[in-house]
Amino acid sequence: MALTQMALDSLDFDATIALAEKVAPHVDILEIGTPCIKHNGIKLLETLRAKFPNNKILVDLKTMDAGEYESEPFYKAGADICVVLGVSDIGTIKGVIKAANKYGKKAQVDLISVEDKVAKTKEVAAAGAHIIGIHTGLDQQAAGQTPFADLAAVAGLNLGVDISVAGGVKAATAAQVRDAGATIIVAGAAIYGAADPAAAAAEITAIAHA
Ligand SMILES: O=C([C@H](O)CO)[C@H](O)[C@H](O)COP(=O)(O)O
Repeated sequence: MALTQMALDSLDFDATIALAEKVAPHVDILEIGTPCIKHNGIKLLETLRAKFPNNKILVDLKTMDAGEYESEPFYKAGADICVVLGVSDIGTIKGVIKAANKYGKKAQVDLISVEDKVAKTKEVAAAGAHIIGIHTGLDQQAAGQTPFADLAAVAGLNLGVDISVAGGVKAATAAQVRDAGATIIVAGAAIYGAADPAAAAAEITAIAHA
């Protein structure tokens, strides 16, 4: 059993809301992707929070510095999860964890471009990170990379933290990701690129929840 998260990666405010309206009933978590939050800002989070009270909302800030200062306004505005980069300073990561705990929310550490993912996972789990993000970014996917080997290595640690997996996951690979230990399955292009995004979201969620 895993939760599903849909990555909203459009830059367009209204198109993002329209897509969220289609998929929200079929996923557990709505993700405001990094390009989307940079382009649209906290107003988009406030709008989604008001419209979708039944979904968790993740804001993919990919914070690199000033962890507490940058993330706190987003938790205050209703984010359930904010993302900090694993390649950032441990003080930055601890700052996001501190802000999350202040609001009873969660901090996710994204391991994108982290060289030693096992060592980083142990370090940030000990610091109180709630979720480890195994993430093959869009540019890394374009170069042919996948998240599966990293997932196996991190899940094998059995640290008891949630593990989110993103990077080209689709219905055909969702069961593999779930069975390998992911507790959150992220899909972006597999949903927003489908002819029927609601149906694509429902298909992945049925696999994740099985
Ligand atoms: O996090 C993402 C990317 O870095 C841009 O913010 C994507 O939302 C994430 O990779 C999920 O999208 P897909 O890989 O298309 O499933």
